Amino acid sequence: TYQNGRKNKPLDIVIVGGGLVGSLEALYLAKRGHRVRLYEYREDIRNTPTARGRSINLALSVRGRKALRGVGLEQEMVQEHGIPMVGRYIHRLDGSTYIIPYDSRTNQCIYSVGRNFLNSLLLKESEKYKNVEKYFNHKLINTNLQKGFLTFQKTQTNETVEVNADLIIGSDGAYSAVRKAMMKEPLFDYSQKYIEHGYMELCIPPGDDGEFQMPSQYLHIWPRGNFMLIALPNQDRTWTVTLFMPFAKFNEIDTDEKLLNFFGKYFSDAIPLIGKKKLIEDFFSGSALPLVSVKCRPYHVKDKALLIGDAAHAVVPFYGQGMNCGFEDCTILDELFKKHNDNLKNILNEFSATRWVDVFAISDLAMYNYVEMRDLVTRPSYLFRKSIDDFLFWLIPNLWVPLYNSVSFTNMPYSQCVKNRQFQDKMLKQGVSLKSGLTEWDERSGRICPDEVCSLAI
Ligand SMILES: Cc1cc2nc3c(=O)[nH]c(=O)nc-3n(C[C@H](O)[C@H](O)[C@H](O)COP(=O)(O)OP(=O)(O)OC[C@H]3O[C@@H](n4cnc5c(N)ncnc54)[C@H](O)[C@@H]3O)c2cc1C
Ligand SMILES: Cc1cnn(-c2ccc(OCc3ccccc3)c(C(=O)O)c2)c1-c1ccc(Cl)c(F)c1
Repeated sequence: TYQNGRKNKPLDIVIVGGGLVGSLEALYLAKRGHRVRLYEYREDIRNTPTARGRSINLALSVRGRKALRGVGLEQEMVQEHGIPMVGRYIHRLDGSTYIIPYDSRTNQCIYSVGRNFLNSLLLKESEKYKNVEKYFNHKLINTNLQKGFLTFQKTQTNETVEVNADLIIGSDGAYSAVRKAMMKEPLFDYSQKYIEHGYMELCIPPGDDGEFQMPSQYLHIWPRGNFMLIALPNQDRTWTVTLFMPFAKFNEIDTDEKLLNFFGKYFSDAIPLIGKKKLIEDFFSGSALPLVSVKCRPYHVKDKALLIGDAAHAVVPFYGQGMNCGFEDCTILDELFKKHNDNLKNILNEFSATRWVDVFAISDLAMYNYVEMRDLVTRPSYLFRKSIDDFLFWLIPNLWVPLYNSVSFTNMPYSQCVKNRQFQDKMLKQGVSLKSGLTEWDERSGRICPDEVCSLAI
């Protein structure tokens, strides 16, 4: 990194949290020549294959792909590992199904990727940089952000080690210890919301032929109002099935019979796919996990500390954007490092001043989806609106991009996606009034509104 022809001294940066976002950020900073020390509470997940306590697979969309492209990993992650999902495969209550493609014209898709595979790939890539050091089994237990001091406890020996750095990056997730320290700072705003739904992961094994038991190129959704089931495919021909349901309902289902009756009533076609025995085993072997939405700002303390990923903005998973949003943090941060030539004061100030509006937008969108989804898919007006969206997207693709497509298939700032949707809603409302006005005009004038005008007026 050069300024006025002089090479900047590399920065000494500590990243707390070697999950998806922290391990990606380590690559971005290493590429810029800085010294990176990555501290991770858990063991090196490359030695422990099972993903515990979080979704086993995730939907990777355009924002996340762009961030992986920035460190040369998109091709390997997407083409060699990701499973493309070209649309939604909706399972009705009666067991019938229908497909809503994301964009049949351009074959847009999101990718199902394994969480541990992706995390391991990012950690493996960091081995290429001699300026990256990784410390696993290190838990952050004390922080002095003003001075840039951190105390870690080695979980295997309980010894503590103190480190200091030019910059501390907190990518330690929704329950961030770095954020906890930041909350002591004046003018730090924070809010969190636990939703009444929890989630539990189940599994659909391969069929007797070793192949997928359902069409693998889709995100499978069983929308049942207050309960939702989704399934994303895995490379080993299994499906990770996630049940979203109020904790109260989870607690009600306390016997095998109640479980089978519940699935028989709401997800009957999923029972033979999962298998009764496996369903009972998996459902009662664990417990539903909570879902929390966290908003805070600013994301930094002077030129000493910065939050990214879920530590900065945990969102409910009803838009499949949490990781994509955290990865987008890394893309934006890298652009700011370039723009401000590693001047931390300017980088951190601009990141906090500009990023919040977009992460608040996707946080609200995901929460809106959570609330709306429960009856959205069963309400005719939702399906009607989706068909209008899809029709106008087909008719005027450069003018009318449905909200989900703009979020998942473009890098448009999330806040702009929301503005577009609000404009579309306004047009449709005016269109409807225009249409009803035209119909009224028809009736009064005894003439029929020309179809091509009326159809555009919807
Ligand atoms: C059910 C579910 C489904 C989801 N589906 C999707 C999806 O389809 N698409 C999508 O984009 N996102 C999805 N997400 C969101 C996604 O999982 C998160 O946004 C993403 O994992 C955030 O990454 P992160 O690195 O910021 O945090 P995390 O993945 O939580 O990583 C934080 C890391 O910090 C470590 N850590 C924590 N505390 C300390 C400490 N004190 N000291 C040291 N290390 C510490 C942890 O061990 C962990 O490794 C989903 C989430 C859930 C719960
Ligand atoms: C993991 C992941 C990745 N993307 N999505 C997602 C989100 C919203 C969507 O649209 C709004 C809508 C879809 C279904 C019903 C009503 C509205 C669509 C879509 O349209 O395909 C896809 C999810 C997801 C996550 C949780 C649940 Cl519960 C879920 F259903 C899907």
